[in-house]
Amino acid sequence: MAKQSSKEEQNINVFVRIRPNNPVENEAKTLEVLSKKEILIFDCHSSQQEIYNAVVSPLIPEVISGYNCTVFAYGQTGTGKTYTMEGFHDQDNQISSGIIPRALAQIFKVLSNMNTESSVKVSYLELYNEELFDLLSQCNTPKAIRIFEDKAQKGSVILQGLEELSVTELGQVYKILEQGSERRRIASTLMNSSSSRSHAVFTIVVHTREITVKGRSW
Ligand SMILES: Nc1ncnc2c1ncn2[C@@H]1O[C@H](COP(=O)(O)OP(=O)(O)OP(=O)(O)O)[C@@H](O)[C@H]1O
Repeated sequence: MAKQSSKEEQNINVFVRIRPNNPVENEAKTLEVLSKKEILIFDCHSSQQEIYNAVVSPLIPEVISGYNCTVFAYGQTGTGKTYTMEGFHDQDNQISSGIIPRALAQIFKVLSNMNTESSVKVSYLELYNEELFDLLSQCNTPKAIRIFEDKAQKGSVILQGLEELSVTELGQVYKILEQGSERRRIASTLMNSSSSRSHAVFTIVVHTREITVKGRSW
């Protein structure tokens, strides 16, 4: 993984994660890093924890303070987006958690140490062929949802009918991710698509209400 700049005041940071070669790629050199002078490399030996600490952990206090943060994984099929964002179950079903469950774990921890009332809600949608599908809908097939520009908030959109689930502990998060992946699999079979043509958006919304001597304020 490479970071173009380590300056914390940058609003946009770009990282590259290099996954281990698979058996086919072992035949060929897929990537050569010529210099470590200007970029910090997170290579195929970098752990999920290292990546989380460098990329996402610093954003959590910002989220709790009310700022919007986005972590965007981009790359061709098979490059490790799902591994990095969600995690990986090995043959013994041991989980190597990715960014999403780690972020929620940190959010739960920070909130539990604050003198606030709080709620954490998540939604999970898929964008495929310019159509949006709710991956957390209880319907048997993924539910298409509508998107509108939010006239009240410039640059924002309203997603009509998108399911938002409250989460309070990590077990729920793993179940939600599993359900979402299962629905993506069903949808890609129904639409005869390949996963590389779809995009998934996992959203975490944190509300806090401060308890002061004067009362509560959101
Ligand atoms: N850092 C890593 N260490 C070990 N294995 C990895 C790593 N990153 C990815 N892999 C493995 O590489 C394969 C492809 O990864 P993954 O499914 O995350 O790719 P993807 O970018 O999400 O693909 P797609 O766009 O097709 O959904 C998987 O078998 C995954 O377990």
